[in-house]
Amino acid sequence: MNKIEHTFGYEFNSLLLNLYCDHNDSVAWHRDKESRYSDRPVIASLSLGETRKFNLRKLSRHQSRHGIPLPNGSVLMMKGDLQEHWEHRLAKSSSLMKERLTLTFRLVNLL
Ligand SMILES: O=C(O)CCC(=O)C(=O)O
Ligand SMILES: [Fe+2]
Repeated sequence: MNKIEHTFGYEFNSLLLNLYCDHNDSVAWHRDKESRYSDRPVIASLSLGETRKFNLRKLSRHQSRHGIPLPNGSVLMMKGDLQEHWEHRLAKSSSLMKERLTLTFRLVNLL
């Protein structure tokens, strides 16, 4: 956590874990856009285990899509206007996959 905070210059105050047991586990298209996040959410996601492909697509034009392989130990940073204009997902895979865990560090509005 310290290394991620130092690298990106944020003090995260929330951690959400995602466990994908195998290739059948997935997260559907969504935006991380809730009242507990700021208008421009900051999320750093550390991937551990199996490499899975992370997809991004533009809200206004679904054909505009990217696929980013996230290998063990990689960190994906989502910030700025990303949640405003883009959706993301972790799709099922057609090939066999072992476990993957993501640690998603987030900045959350505290009461
Ligand atoms: O596991 C991932 O890489 C994505 C997870 C995700 O989108 C989320 O936790 O909001
Ligand atoms: Fe997400």
